[in-house]
Amino acid sequence: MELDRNHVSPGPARSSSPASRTPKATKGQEPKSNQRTGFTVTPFHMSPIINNDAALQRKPVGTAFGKAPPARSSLFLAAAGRLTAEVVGERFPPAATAEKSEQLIPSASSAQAQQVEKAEQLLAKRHQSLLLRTQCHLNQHLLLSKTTQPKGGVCPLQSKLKWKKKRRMGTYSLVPKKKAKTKEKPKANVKKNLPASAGKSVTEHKTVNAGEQTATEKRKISSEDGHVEYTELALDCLNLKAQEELLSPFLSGEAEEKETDLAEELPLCCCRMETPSSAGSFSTRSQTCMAMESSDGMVSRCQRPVVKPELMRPSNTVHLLVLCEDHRAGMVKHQCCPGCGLFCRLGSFMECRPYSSISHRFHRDCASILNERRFCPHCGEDASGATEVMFPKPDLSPSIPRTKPGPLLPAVATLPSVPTSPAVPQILRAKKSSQPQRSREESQMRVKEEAVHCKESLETILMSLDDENLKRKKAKGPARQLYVSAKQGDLQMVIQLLVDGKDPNFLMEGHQKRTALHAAAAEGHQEICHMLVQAGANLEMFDEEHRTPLMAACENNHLDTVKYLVRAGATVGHKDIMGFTCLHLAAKLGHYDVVDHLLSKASKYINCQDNGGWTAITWAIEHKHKELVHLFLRKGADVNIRDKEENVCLHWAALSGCDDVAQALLEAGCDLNAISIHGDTPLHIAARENHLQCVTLFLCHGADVSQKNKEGDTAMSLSVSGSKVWTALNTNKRLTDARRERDCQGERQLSRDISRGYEAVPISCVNGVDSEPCPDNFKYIPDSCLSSSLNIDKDITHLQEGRLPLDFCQWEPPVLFECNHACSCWRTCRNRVVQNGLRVRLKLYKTEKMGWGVRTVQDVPQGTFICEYVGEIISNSEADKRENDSFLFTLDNKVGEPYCIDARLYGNIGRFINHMCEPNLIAVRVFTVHQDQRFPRIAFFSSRPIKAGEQIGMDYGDNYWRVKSKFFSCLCGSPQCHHSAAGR
Ligand SMILES: C[S@@+](CC[C@H](N)C(=O)[O-])C[C@H]1O[C@@H](n2cnc3c(N)ncnc32)[C@H](O)[C@@H]1O
Repeated sequence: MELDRNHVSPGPARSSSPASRTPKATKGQEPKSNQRTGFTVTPFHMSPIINNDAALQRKPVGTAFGKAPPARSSLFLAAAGRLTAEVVGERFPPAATAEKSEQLIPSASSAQAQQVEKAEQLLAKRHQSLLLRTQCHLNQHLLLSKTTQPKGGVCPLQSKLKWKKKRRMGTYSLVPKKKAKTKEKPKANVKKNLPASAGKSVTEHKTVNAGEQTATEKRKISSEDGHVEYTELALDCLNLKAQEELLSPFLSGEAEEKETDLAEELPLCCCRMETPSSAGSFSTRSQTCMAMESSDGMVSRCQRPVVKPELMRPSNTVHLLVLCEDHRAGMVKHQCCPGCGLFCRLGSFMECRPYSSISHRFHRDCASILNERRFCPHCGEDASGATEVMFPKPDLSPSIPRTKPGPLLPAVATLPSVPTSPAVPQILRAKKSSQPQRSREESQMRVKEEAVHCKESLETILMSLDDENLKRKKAKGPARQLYVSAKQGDLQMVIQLLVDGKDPNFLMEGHQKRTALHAAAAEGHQEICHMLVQAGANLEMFDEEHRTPLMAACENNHLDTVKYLVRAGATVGHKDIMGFTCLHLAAKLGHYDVVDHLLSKASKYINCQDNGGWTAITWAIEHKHKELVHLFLRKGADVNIRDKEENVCLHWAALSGCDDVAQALLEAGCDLNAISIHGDTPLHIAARENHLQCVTLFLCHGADVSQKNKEGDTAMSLSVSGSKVWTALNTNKRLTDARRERDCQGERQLSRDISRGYEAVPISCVNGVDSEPCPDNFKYIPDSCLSSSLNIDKDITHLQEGRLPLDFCQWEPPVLFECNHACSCWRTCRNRVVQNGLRVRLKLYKTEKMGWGVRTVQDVPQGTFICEYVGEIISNSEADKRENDSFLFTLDNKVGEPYCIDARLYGNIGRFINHMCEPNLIAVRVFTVHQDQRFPRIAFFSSRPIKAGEQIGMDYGDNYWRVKSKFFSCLCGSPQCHHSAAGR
C-alpha cells in the first residue's frame, strides 16, 4: 500500500512494500563516521565527558575531553539566593588471517586431503596469473567506482534503480560502476604514436571481411620513405590464448557495442599493425626476436627464433622489428609501451583499462602529454585513470596460495570446511536453512556421509582433469563460462576452467558485474565457492549494487554457504549501495538461521543503520517476521533507534499491525510516546492503518488519544469514522477525559500552551488551587537570549544517544557534548538531544504551597531529557544589580567573568521547576553548537523514572538554602526534607 504524506498523514512507511524503503541518502553522501579529522568525538551514551572544569580549560580546542573534576553536588547558590550550576553538574577489508584460514580446516581424512591437494596443485599452475588478474580487476573496480560518475543526466544504474524508490526520502546520487563511454577522447597521442608519420597526413581505408569473425583493416599510411602498407592483424591469426582473451568479452550480449569501441580505440597505437617483411630490409632467416623487455630498469633482448617475417613497430622511437610469436601476441595485447618501444611484462608499469578485458601497458614516464595533461599512449584515455600494476616473476611454488596473503596452510586445510552436500551439480545446492534442525546423531551421520560423497566426487573430478581430451575441450570456454558454470553448480567444469586459467574474478557484464563467486554464493554452491576462493576469487568483490558474494548467500538463505564465506573471512558489515548489510538483507526476507548465524559471529552490526536510518530489526518488523523480531530482541537490538524520519520500532510495528510484536517491543522498552518528524505517535500510525489490536494495545499502555501530529490530526481523526478503531479511540477519549476531570478535581485550564507553539509539544497551564491566572509576568522563550553583547565564541564548533545511561554519574554530572552541524553525522544522530528541544509532555500547575510548579503528563523513563533552563544570559555583575534573584541560575564557569541565566523576565518552563529534597531531576551542562566554556546550556534530565502526574523538581543545593532559609523554609513536603522549618 502506498501512502503519501502529501495526501494523508505521515507514517513511518510511505508504503509497506520493501522497495518503498529506498532511503534518501546515498552511500556517497552518507557519512561513515561522526568524527571530524583531528577531533575525538565521544558518543553521548558513553560519554559524559567532562566533569572537570580544569580539564575543560586545559584541553585545546579540537581535543577530546577527559574525565573531570570533583564537582559539588547540586544546584546552588553562589551569590545570595542564586541558583548555580556547580554540579551541573571496511573497502576492502584486511586480508583473511592465517588464524581465520585455519578455522577452515575440517577434520578430514588424509585421502581427501591428498585429493584436494592435487586439485589445488593443478590450480596452482594458474595461480600467479589469477592473482594478477584479481588485482587488475580490483583496481579497475575501484577506479571505475571512483571516477566515472557522469557529469550530467542519469546514469544507467541510476535509472535502473529508480524504480526502487517509493519512499519519499529525497534524491539519489549514485555512483555508476561502469565507466561512462568517452565519445570525444583527447587524441593526445596520435602524433606521438603513429609510426614514422609524425606531422604527416594519415588516410585510412577500412575493409571488413564480413565472413570472418574479426575484422581485417588495411591502412595506407604515408611516410617519408613512401608508402608502407600496414595490415591490422586479424585476431584469429594469433595464438589461441591471446585470441581467446581478446575475444571473450565480445561474446556477451554487448558484442556489437564492444566491437565498435575497440575499433574506435585501436588506431591510437600501432600495436596491431604489421607490415610485410618486404617493406623493411630485414631478413628473417635465422633471425631472432628483436623485442626488448624492460623489467624495473633492466633491459633485455628476447632470443627466441622468429617464425613470421612480418614487421611490427611498437613505437616511432624504434625501428620496425621482427618478433617471435610470443612478442607478436604481446604487441597485439598492448603489452608494449608505445612511448619507448620496450615490452612491459615483468615489473611495475602503468595500466590503462578502458574496458575490463582490455589492458594497455606503458611506462609512467611514457604517457602522452598534451596541455599538461597525461594520456594513455595506446588509446588516448586520460592517464589519471591508469593504475600502477606490478607483474612479479612467477612463483614456482607448488602450493595454492590463499585469497589473501598469509602463511600457506597444510594441504588438508584446503578441504571444503563444511561439506554440506555431495559435490555433484544436481545435488550441490545447500539446503534451505529454514529446514528443521537435525538431531545430534543425525548430524554426525550426515557429516560421515558427506565426507564419503565429497571424497568420491572429488576423485571423479580429479580423474576427469587428467583426461587430456577433456582438458582441450574445456580450454576453449570463454571467461564468462566460469560464471555460468558456477551458477549452474557444475563443480567439475568450474575446476577445469580454473585449471585452464580462467579468471575467478572476471566481472560478468549484463549480470550486474557479478563474479563467479557471487553466482555460486547466490545459488548456495558451497564447494564451488571454496574452489573459487582457493583459486584466488576475492571475497570482497562487489557488484553494481555494491553487494558481495556473502550478501548474495544471505539474501538467498544459503546458511551453509554463509557460514563458509564468513569463516573464509568475508566481511559481515559491508554495506551495499542502499546501505544494507547482510543482516538487513536476511532480516528483510525473514531468513532466521542466517540472521542467527550472522549475529553469533558479528553481533556488533545488530544496530547498524542503512541509508534510511533503518536497522535490521525494523525490516523484520515491517515484514512481520515475528520469530526474527524476537531473536533480535533477545540479542539486544536497540528498539529506540530513530530512523531518518525519527520513527522508532513501535512505529513500524504499528504499520505492520503486529500487536504481538508491538507488545514485545513495549516490553523491551520501546517508547510509546515517540514522535516522528511528522508528529506521529505509534497510535497515529495504527489508527490510520486501521489496526485495531495495535490501537487497543497502545491505549492499554496509556497512549495519549488527544495527541496531535503536525497536521493537527489526532489518532481518532485519522481513523475511519464509525470503525472499530474509531469506537475504541472515542471510548478511550471519553474515559480519559472523565478521569482527568475527576483527578483534577476542578482544575481549570488557564492556557492551552504557555509556549505559544514555540515548543515541539504544548505546555498547558492549570490551576486547581486558587484563582490566580496563568503567569504573564514573563515572556516565554524557547532558547536563552542575550540582552547585551557577550561575544559568545561560536567558532569552536566541533562536538562530540537518546538518554543518559543508567550508570550516569548523578552526583558529579559530567559535561556533555552533542553533535552539531560541524560533525559529519546526520541531523538525526542520537547524540543530539538537548538541541532537539522539548519532547516530554509537561504541565504548568499551581501547587498547594510552592507557587507554580511543573508536572509530567506522561510516564518518563530514567535518563530522559526533560527541558532546558532558559533565560537571559547576563554577567554576575549585572545579576547583582537585579532585584529579584528567584530565577537566577549561575553558570558557575571558571573562565573569565562569571555569568548566569536569569529567567525572571524571559524564560521557559524550566523557570517553574521547584526545589525538591528528593529530586527527580539533575541538571547537566551541555554544549551543542559551540564550546565557549563560559556559556554551557543547562539541561534537566530525569534521575529516576517519573510517573505521569508527578511533580518534577531539582535540588537547589545547600548554598541556596543557607541563604534563603532566613526568609522561608522548604515546603517540598518530602519525609526526607532537609530544609523544612521542622528539619532545621
Ligand atoms: C525558580 S522559582 C520556581 C517557580 C515558583 N514556584 C513560581 O511560582 O514561580 C523558585 C521559587 O519557587 C519557590 N520554591 C521553589 N521550591 C520551593 C520549595 N521547596 N519550598 C518553598 N518554596 C519553593 C521559591 O519561592 C523560589 O524562590
